Amino acid sequence: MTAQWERVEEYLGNRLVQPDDDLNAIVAATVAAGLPAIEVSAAQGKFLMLLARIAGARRILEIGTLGGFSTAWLARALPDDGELVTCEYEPRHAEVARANLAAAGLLDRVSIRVGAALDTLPDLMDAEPFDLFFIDADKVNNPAYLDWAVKLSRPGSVIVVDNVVRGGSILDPDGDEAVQGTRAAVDILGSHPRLDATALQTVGAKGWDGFALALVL
Ligand SMILES: C[S@@+](CC[C@H](N)C(=O)[O-])C[C@H]1O[C@@H](n2cnc3c(N)ncnc32)[C@H](O)[C@@H]1O
Ligand SMILES: [Mg+2]
Repeated sequence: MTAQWERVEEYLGNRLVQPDDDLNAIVAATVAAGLPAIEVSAAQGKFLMLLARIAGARRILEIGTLGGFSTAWLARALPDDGELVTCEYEPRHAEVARANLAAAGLLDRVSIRVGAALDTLPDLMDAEPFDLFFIDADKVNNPAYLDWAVKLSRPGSVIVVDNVVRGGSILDPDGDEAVQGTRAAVDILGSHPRLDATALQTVGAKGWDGFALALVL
């Protein structure tokens, strides 16, 4: 039987997340291309889009593109002259994302940096600061991605780190490298002098997980 939280997500989604052919097509094309179904849910994507709008974000940096689903939600929050940079390690994922974003009419405001994010992020040092960050790649590097986000931010920037609960495995000090990276990131979020942060657990179509949210001081 479907877990009740999945039915609740469907109920809320049906009422709050308008059907959208372009976004549905991104999920379908990502699955069809054989990429893993590890994108945010539609309700979470809309949450990110609203957060970016609330923050008045004009420049967004995403780490972890996959097929471009969260990218598309975030790009839709941008004004016409806004820009989203997204970092993706796998050339094949980047290629699928590029096609998906082009089909959704969003490639004019999105650029995809292909390669390990820790190699491509330094190129952004000379760019204008980013207003919002979405960190959703290899969790082992979450501490380093947080460091980069702070470097590439301004006071008032918003940082979102995805998947910080991991079905509760975040409690395990001997957990796998993704757990270790996420636990270290939570410690940084709680102690960094330039960050004020919290985290929320989520349940739904993607199981039990959570977002961390930080404001750069
Ligand atoms: C969870 S998926 C991203 C999902 C996407 N943000 C969404 O919700 O639609 C994580 C992505 O990070 C990419 N990735 C893994 N290691 C990376 C690295 N070192 N640098 C950049 N991207 C990486 C993976 O190839 C994968 O496409
Ligand atoms: Mg995620």
